[in-house]
Amino acid sequence: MKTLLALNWKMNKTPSEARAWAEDLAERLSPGDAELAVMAPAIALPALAAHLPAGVSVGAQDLSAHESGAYTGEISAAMLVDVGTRYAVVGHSERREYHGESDATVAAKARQAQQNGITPIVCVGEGLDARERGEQVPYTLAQLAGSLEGVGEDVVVAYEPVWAIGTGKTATADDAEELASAIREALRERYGDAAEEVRVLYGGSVKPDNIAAICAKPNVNGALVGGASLKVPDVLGMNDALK
Ligand SMILES: O=C(CO)COP(=O)(O)O
Repeated sequence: MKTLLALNWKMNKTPSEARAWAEDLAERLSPGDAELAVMAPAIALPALAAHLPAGVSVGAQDLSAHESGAYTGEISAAMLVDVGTRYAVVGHSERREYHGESDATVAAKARQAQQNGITPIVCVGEGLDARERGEQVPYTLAQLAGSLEGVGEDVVVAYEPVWAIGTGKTATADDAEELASAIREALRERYGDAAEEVRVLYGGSVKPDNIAAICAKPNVNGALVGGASLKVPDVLGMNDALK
């Protein structure tokens, strides 16, 4: 199974900036062992699909839970597929917190993605409260169970402890593995042997200098990266660190 380096730009870069970034990456990337995917604002996806180097996937940061119709402002899975989208992040902690997304909504979005041939990257992870109480495993597994309701095995799970996102506080590689192995066990109960093929990512302050140690853990199959995804040199550094 190929390590996945998923780059979550969040609400950054205009379509023109996305195009320039993709062209810069195309000039400088020497393919490594990891699969790269860029999760960009939806409006930048056509520019990325046209200008990213071959083999780098295009991903969305969200999608509608609905198929089509009277849902003003929403973007459907079919629209994303039409512009070449391969992955979609669902249930990022920022959407759960600022847009009130429940586990049920996240699961509905993941099902919608799968029905249209997009692989959902389902995000889970505890906040500081649960971590300080030592309840990170049960908290995260409960969130995972709700977020995978009716979701098939063509899925990626991203463990992103909220306290490590954008804070510079990275979970240790052992913290990441603790949750990744608990998630793997839950996936085995849900999908049987197919769980071994589901990629489990870690996210939260991942950078060129810590990615290799985290991704070397047996149940960690890649990273979901925010801040360090915005600059091409950092992405090249992470790609090289995974060779
Ligand atoms: O939320 C994240 C990726 O989805 C992590 O963000 P940072 O890498 O900026 O901590």
